[in-house]
Amino acid sequence: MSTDNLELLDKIQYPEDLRQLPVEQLPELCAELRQDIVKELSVNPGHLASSLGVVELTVAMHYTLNTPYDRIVWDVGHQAYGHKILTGRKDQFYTNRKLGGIRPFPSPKESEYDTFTCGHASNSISVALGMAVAAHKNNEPDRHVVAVIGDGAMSGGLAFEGLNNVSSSPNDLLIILNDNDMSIDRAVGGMEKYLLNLDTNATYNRLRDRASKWLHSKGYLNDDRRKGLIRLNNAIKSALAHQQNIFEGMNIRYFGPFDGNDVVELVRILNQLKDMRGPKLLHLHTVKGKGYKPAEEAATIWHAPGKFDPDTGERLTGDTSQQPLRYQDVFGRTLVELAKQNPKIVGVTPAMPTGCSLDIMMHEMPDRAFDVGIAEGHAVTFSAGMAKDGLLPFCNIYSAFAQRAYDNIVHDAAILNLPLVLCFDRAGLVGEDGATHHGVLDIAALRPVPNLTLCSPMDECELRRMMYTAQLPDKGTVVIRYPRGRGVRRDDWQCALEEIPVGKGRCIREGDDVAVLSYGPIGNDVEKAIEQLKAEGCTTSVAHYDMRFCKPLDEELLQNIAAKFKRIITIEDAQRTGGFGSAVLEWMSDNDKPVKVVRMGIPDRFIEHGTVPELHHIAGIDVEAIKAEITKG
Ligand SMILES: Cc1ncc(C[n+]2csc(CCOP(=O)(O)OP(=O)(O)O)c2C)c(N)n1
Ligand SMILES: CC(=O)[C@@H](O)[C@H](O)COP(=O)(O)O
Ligand SMILES: [Mg+2]
Repeated sequence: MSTDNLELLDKIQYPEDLRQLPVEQLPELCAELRQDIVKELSVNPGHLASSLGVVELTVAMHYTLNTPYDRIVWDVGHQAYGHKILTGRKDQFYTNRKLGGIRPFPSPKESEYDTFTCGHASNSISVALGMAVAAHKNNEPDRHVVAVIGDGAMSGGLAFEGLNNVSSSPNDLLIILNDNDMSIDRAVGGMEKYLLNLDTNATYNRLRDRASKWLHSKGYLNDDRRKGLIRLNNAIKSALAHQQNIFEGMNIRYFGPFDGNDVVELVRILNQLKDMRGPKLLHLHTVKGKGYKPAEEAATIWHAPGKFDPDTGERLTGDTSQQPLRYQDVFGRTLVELAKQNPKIVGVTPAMPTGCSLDIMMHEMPDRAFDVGIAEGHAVTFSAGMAKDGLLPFCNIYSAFAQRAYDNIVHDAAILNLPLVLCFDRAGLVGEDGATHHGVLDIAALRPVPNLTLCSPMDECELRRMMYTAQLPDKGTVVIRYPRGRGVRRDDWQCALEEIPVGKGRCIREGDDVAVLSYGPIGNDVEKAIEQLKAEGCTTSVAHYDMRFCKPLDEELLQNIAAKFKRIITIEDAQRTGGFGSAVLEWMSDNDKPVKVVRMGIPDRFIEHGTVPELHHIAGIDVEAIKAEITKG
């Protein structure tokens, strides 16, 4: 891939510059923009394939709309790199996702062109509807509001709630459905099949397109066109009585599907649609990874491929064969092992089979593993239903996305204490995906919920033991949290599957002066800190306990610790407020223990993006911070 000649892109800093170009030059600009994204991401990794797929749409929207006065609301925002480059951030794009650099997803904190918080899927229709209604109420009929939502994000319940509400208040919202048949993995579900069917109904599409062209030629699309539209809609509907369009059925006018990778055609369509009054949906068909062959051919891998050689398409992952497994793979492999022994076990993921490694089970036991789409709440309640009727679901959700499923956990799982295992992957600070993706609220959110058992493994073996324990009889609803990335063991991760007594911690090392109580893999950093202090000649005698369970706490162990130490330090990779340390502090206070508890955890603010070590440092939970805290006493 040639990466030099970006003549048109070089002239553009903001959409005003883009709007100076004649429409015939837009295909060339798209080619340059695509080239720039590929070149930048090859050395500074991020979300590649989705951004490549919407290059034409991005250019066409900024060309036809008056951004930033007009509102573009991106869904997830992982596809918005072209948008960033065209809206004043071209020169900073090399800092994308880096500490102090531009944010991983659009954010109004960063640019006036970024209209809302992005990161979690399926909110765009609700947000944009709110803005469209506000424009109406604020008497700003000229403000165009556009939601851009992918077919994957359209599978989320929030998107359906938004659609359901669209026609309830007067508004001129335009929803652009970017349909590429892909989520991160293949898009799934009834809506996906429905969209595919819409794609293939040629007669209907031809008529819709002709109708819109005819209306435009008559000037109906601009002013008083409602009557004409209704008459024409009805004529089309009766001609195609068998064809019911779900969007039209909800009073959202439907247009498409059109080729979303044809920029000239997109400009024509958007110019026609943008001034049309009332809510409408434009269905575009795009190719995920468009224009970069390796990404077109393997969109899941190229969703976020890491570093790569832009010319050959070789991914530069390095040799990982000597490294410990990722926690997600320990989960995926152990689940299959357990499922072979226990026929009741099933696996559930809301749209992250590759991300959480449930794909291992999907390949080996396809009828026992379910990808339910981007639907975290449903994933939990669906699992609860299966648990109620005799199955034993392992439902794996990224901790940050599980925030979407809070009431489902409380109402549908915990109240009946159903036998269900919630595995929270990506728990803790996740790194470059930043504030929206850090899985740091789960402990504080779930600790007050009765019946739940909350635990976190210090290493891969412990994860296996916790998974084994959770599927034994009468364990109720168990939540196991573990982080993004690799474990700490090499060849010995596959320890025997043994029960851990629920609510029992363990002593990692004895000591006399101060006790550190850790929860989860951060206990390995505690060990490093203690070893380093010893090597540096520190004489403080430090005990270390891996508490394993945040709920129930190991009260016997806490009694012993309180009897021996005047000062203890707790540490967790999660929000400090209300977390594991708070649980220990409450216990000490409730039991009148005269012990000073120092809680190490993430302070009460949102942590942005950077590498995990950088963020642990900023949050004050890295090895250096642990050493400093130990030696303070
Ligand atoms: C609530 C939530 N769940 C899961 C994710 C992870 N996720 C990010 S992008 C994505 C796929 C989105 O598919 P689609 O909307 O079709 O966009 P595409 O990548 O195909 O352009 C998923 C599952 C998320 N960001 N938010
Ligand atoms: C945009 C999004 O939400 C996902 O693509 C997320 O970035 C995946 O994170 P992992 O890389 O940790 O699977
Ligand atoms: Mg998609």
